[in-house]
Amino acid sequence: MPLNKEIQPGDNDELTRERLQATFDTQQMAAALWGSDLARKRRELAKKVDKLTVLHDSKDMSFMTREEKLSENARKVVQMFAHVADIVEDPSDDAEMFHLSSNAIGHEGHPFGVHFVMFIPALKAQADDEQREKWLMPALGLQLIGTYAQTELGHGTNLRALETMATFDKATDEFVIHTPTVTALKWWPGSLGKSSNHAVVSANLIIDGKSYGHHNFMVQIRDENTHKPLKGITVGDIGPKMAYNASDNGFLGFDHHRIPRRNMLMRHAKVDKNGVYTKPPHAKIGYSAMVHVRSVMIGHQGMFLGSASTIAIRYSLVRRQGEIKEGSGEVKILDYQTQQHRLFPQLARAYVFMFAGKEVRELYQKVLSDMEKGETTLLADLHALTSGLKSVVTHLCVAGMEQCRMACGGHGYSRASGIPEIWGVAVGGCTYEGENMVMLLQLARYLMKAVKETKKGKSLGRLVDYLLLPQDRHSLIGRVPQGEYGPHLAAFEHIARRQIFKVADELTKLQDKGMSKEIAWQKKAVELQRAARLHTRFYLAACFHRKVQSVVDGRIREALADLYHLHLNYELLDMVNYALEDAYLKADQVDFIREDMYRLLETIRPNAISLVDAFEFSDRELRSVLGRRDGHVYENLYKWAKESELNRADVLPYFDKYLKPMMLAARQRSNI
Ligand SMILES: CC/C=C\C/C=C\C/C=C\C/C=C\C/C=C\C/C=C\CCC(=O)SCCNC(=O)CCNC(=O)[C@H](O)C(C)(C)COP(=O)(O)OP(=O)(O)OC[C@H]1O[C@@H](n2cnc3c(N)ncnc32)[C@H](O)[C@@H]1OP(=O)(O)O
Ligand SMILES: Cc1cc2nc3c(=O)[nH]c(=O)nc-3n(C[C@H](O)[C@H](O)[C@H](O)COP(=O)(O)OP(=O)(O)OC[C@H]3O[C@@H](n4cnc5c(N)ncnc54)[C@H](O)[C@@H]3O)c2cc1C
Repeated sequence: MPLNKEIQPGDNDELTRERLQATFDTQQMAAALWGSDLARKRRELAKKVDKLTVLHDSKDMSFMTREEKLSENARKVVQMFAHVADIVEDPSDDAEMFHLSSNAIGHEGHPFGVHFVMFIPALKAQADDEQREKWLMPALGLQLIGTYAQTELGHGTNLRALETMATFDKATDEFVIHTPTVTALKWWPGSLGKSSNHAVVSANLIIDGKSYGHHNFMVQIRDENTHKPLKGITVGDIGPKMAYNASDNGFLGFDHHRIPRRNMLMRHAKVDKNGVYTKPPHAKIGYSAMVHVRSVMIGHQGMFLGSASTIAIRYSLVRRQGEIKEGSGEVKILDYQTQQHRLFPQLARAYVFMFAGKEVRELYQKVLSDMEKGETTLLADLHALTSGLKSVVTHLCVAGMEQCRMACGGHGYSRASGIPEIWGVAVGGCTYEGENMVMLLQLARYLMKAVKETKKGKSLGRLVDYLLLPQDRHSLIGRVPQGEYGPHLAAFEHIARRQIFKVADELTKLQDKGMSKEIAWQKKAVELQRAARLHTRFYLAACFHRKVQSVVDGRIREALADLYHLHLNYELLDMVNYALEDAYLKADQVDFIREDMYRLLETIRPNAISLVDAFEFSDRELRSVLGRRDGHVYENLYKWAKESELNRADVLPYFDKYLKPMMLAARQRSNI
C-alpha cells in the first residue's frame, strides 16, 4: 500500500515513482499539519466542491477584467452560502469556512472578505448584548454586508491622528459623523467600494468639545434595497491594485451624517444619553479586530507559502533540464543541489508558519474569552506576539514565494503557474493590518519593557522567560553529539537575547548622556526592529521543536525532524553575522552547519513530493497549471495559453489600425 495517498491512475509516471518513495503516510502528515479533524474536513469539502459545478470558475480569472472578477466571485460566494449546509460540518467554524472559500473562490477577494475577517470579529468583541442581537445576528445570517473602515487617505499607521469625527449631539441623542478634510476620507477598506452596505467606522469621539480618541461606530452606508449611498455619504472604489483585484477596496466620506447614539460599539467604552463617558477596561481593547486578523494571518500566510512550494516542487519533478553526468540524460531539476537549497527551506518555513498559526490562534481564543469577562492581562503578550509573527512571517513568505517563482524558470513568470497571484495577495500582508516595520517596533517596545523586568529578576511573560537565563559564551554546535539539535536552538536563543540586551544597553547609554527617550529610540530603531525579528525567529524555531516533540508516530516525527533540522541550519546561516560578532560561533562550526544542511537536502529529496502532497491542496484550490497533482504540465500549459483573450482571432484590430499603416508607409518610403 503506497504511503502517498495522492497516487491515481493516469498520473505522470515520474510523479508516481516519486510518490512511491515516501517514508510516511501523507494523510497522517496532513493531520500533523492541519490537525486531524480539519484535515478530514478539508478533504471532504474539496470533494464536494469538485462535484458542485456552480462553484467552479467560469473561466480562468487571469483572463478576466476587474468587473468580471468581482461579478464572478459575487456569484460564487452566493452559491457557496446557498450550499454551505451540504458542504461543511459547521458553518460557524472560521477555519472550515476559510478552506471552503479557498477552494471555491480563491484568494483574490469577494464581497464578504472583510465582513467575516473583521466586521464580525469587531462586533463579537466590541458590541454589547443588545447590539449583538441587532447587528451580529443579521451579519451572520447574511442580511447585510459589512466592512471595517479605519484607515484614512492621510493616516493608516498612526491611529491617533485619524480625522473622522463622531460628535455627540445631546439634543437628538445622536452622533454626527463627519469627514473634515480630503485626508480624512476612509481609504482602503476591503469590499467597501461597491459591495458593502454597513461599516464599522473608526472616528474620534467628541463630547462637549472634548476628544476621547477614536472609537468604533456602526454606520449604514447604503440603502438595503437600492444599494445607493445614503444621504451624506460618498463611497466608491479606489482602483486597481498589485493583486487582490476581485476586492473593491474603497473610499468613504461623511457629510454630517447622523447615527443614533447606540451605534457606538459599547461593550467596553460607553456614552450615556447625558454624554457621560465610561472608559474601557484596557485602552487598546478597541483594537481587537486587528489582533484577530493578525492572528489568523500567520497560518494563512504559511498556507500561501505551502501553495507556492507545492507548485515549485511538483514542477521541479516534471521539468528536466541539463545533465549532471554527461551522456546519462537530462535530470529532473529538483536533483540539482541549488534547486533543493532554493526550495526545501521554503517548504520547512511553510510548515513552521502553519504550526505557529495554530499556537497563536489558541492564545487568541484564550484572550478573547478572558476579555469577555473583562480580564485583559494577556492582551499585551498577544499583541507583542502577533505583531512580531505577522511581520516576520509575511516578510519571509514573500521572499520564499519569490524563490519558488524563480525556481520555475520562465513558466514561473506566467500567471499559469499560479504563483504571481498568490504572491500578490501575500505581499499585501506586509502592509495591511499594521505595516511590518511599525509592528516590529511594537514588539521591540514590549521587549525593552521585558529587559527592565528581567533586571529586577522578574519575567514580563512566558514569551520572554528566556531573558532571565544566563548567556553561554560559546556554542556547542558540532562539539557534542547532534541529538535533537539542542545547541542549534540554544543559538537562536543566544542571538535573540544578546541583541535584545545590547540594544537595551545602548538605549540606556544614550539616555544617560541626556538624550530624550524618544530620540534615543530613533537612533536605535533599526537595531530595535532587528531585536524583534530575532526574538520572533527564535519563537518560530522553538515552536517547530515543540511540534516535532509532540508527534507520536515515528515515521512522521522523523520526516518532520528532517525539515526542522534543515530549518535550524538554514535560518542560523541566514543570521550568522549575529553569532560571529561575539565569537559565539567559530568558523569551523559554521562549516559544520553548512555541511549538515547539505546532508539534510539529500535526506529530504526522496520525500519532497510527499511533503508537499501532505498539504492536500486540491487542483481547484491551487489554481496552477505547473502545480497540477497529476504532473501533466506541458499539454495543459498549451491548452491554457489558447484560452488567452488575445487568441480569439488570428489578427487583432490594432494590427490594421497601427502596425500595418506604419509598415506600408515604411515600405513606400524605401521604394522611393
Ligand atoms: C466567506 C469566508 C468565510 C470565512 C473567512 C475566514 C477567514 C478569512 C481570513 C483571511 C482572509 C485573507 C486575507 C485578507 C485580505 C485582506 C486584508 C483584510 C484585512 C486588512 C484590514 C486592515 O488593514 S484594517 C487596518 C489595520 N490598521 C492597522 O493595523 C494600524 C496599525 N497601527 C496600530 O495598530 C497602532 O496605531 C499602533 C499599535 C502602531 C500604535 O497605536 P497607539 O498610538 O494607540 O499606541 P502606542 O504606540 O502609543 O502604544 C501604547 C500602548 O498600547 C499598546 N498597544 C498598541 N496596540 C495594542 C493592541 N492591539 N493590543 C494591546 N496593546 C496594544 C502598545 O504596545 C503600548 O503598550 P506600552 O505598554 O508599551 O505602553
Ligand atoms: C490589501 C489591503 C487591504 C486593506 N484593507 C483595509 C481594511 O479593510 N480596512 C482598513 O481600515 N484598512 C485597510 N488597509 C489599510 C492598511 O491597514 C494600511 O495601509 C496599513 O495599516 C499601513 O498604513 P499606511 O498605509 O498609512 O502606511 P504608512 O504608515 O504611511 O507607511 C509608510 C512607511 O512609513 C513607515 N512608518 C510609518 N509610521 C512609522 C513609525 N511610527 N515608525 C517607523 N516607520 C513608520 C512605514 O514603516 C512605511 O515604511 C488595507 C491595505 C491593503 C494594502
